[in-house]
Amino acid sequence: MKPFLIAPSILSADFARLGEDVEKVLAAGADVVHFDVMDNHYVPNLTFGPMICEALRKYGITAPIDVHLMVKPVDDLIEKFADAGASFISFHPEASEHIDRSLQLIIDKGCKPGLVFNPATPLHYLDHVMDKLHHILIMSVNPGFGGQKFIPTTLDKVRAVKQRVEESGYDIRIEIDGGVKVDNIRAIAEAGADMFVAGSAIFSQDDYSDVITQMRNELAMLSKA
Ligand SMILES: O=C(CO)[C@H](O)[C@H](O)COP(=O)(O)O
Repeated sequence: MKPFLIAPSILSADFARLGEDVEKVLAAGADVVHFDVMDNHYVPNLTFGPMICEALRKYGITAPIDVHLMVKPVDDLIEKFADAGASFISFHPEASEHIDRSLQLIIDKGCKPGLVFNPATPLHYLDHVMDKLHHILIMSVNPGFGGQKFIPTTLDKVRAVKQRVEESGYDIRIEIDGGVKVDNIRAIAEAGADMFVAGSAIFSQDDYSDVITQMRNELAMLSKA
């Protein structure tokens, strides 16, 4: 089993004090900083671009930055986020004209590539690209907004992805995003996820370390089972 990674989504952070807030959540035990990039075209919301990623790197954030592109098209922003200091970059297959080329672009730019699946996006997009993937991100809400409810049928999708990954023999992380909380993280891990994006569950609390510790305790129970 891979080490579990907790990736707070800065969508729910304090934008007026972003550097400090990211520092605080990392000091509280987070592993990865998750960036929800929305273009008001592929999804009905608008967030932030590569300048914010670059600003966080200049501020001194050294943790992996996990960029989730909810944009269409994807290639231009892949290049810009890679240049801005991204570590992992994922995109939605239906938003790319040439999926293999976009994945290769991420690799060529020195980042780790992932594909993202909305709740109703079929998994067949994985068929011919498993050899290129570092992670597969399963959306457990429809993309666009934080604070939504976890869609329970997503657990079956995570199980199906886990099976595909095992059958492929490749070392690919399974990431989950949307409605992840202390009370469902263990079930999500049981289904096969090993990287957990959580926005509102963490940033809505005064004590980030308390929530992250509770999440880790839930995950530790799974490792012992
Ligand atoms: O990417 C998203 C929406 O597009 C996610 O839902 C968001 O990153 C996580 O938010 P929350 O933990 O509050 O559900």
